[in-house]
Amino acid sequence: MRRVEVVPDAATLASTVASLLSIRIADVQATGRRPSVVLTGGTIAIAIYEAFEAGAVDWNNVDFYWGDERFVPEGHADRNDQQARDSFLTRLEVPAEHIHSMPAHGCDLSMADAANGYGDKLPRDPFDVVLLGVGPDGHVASLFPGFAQLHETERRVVEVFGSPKPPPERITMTFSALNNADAVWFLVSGDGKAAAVARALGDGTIDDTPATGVTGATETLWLLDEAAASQL
Ligand SMILES: O=C1O[C@H](COP(=O)(O)O)[C@@H](O)[C@H](O)[C@H]1O
Repeated sequence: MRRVEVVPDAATLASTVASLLSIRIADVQATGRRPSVVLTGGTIAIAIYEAFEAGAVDWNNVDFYWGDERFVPEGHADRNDQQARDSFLTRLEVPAEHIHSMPAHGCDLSMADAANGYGDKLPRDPFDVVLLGVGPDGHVASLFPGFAQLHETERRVVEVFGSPKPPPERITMTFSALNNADAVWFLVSGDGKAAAVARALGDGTIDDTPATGVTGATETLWLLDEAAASQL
């Protein structure tokens, strides 16, 4: 089921998503299972991660994956995993064995092998929640408008060269991995994304607005601030 929730501004969006995700994680933990969450990069994601609170859930008992990664060296400030480490993983002492980072530049693998290796390690069970930012061009993860990766059907994780948004080299889950999810939450803030949001919720196609290609098995939730929702 697709739902759209609109809150007044980016700060409210960050606190709202942090609290919704904590509730979802706690609900899964209450069933005795360790939740799996796919993280995204980007500005609003960092604000959400900074709003996670220490006692809200058992942070020792969550598996974190990434939907995409910038293929730069480990520890580089551009890496999505480094942004998550800096904003919550270190602060909340998430165990290293539950942090499933994508490979980094310098890992001694070709990008294709690095991508395939990550794909092989992904769980077969659906992710509990996939978090996705959306670019002003409608990209999600590192699936960009018009790129061949949008039509990959065999591989779950692929390499990307020549990304229109720097850095140019990236690794990304494909639709087949991103769609293996119970819930997909799009997190979008700012009027620069309003046209992409309107296309994704309107007559956009996978080729012009890749965000249209991801849905959750039970829930597809668009969490927007008023600026991002301004063209709906
Ligand atoms: O490069 C990326 O950009 C998007 C969105 O980032 P934002 O700063 O415009 O919010 C993000 O979803 C993706 O994971 C990331 O690699």
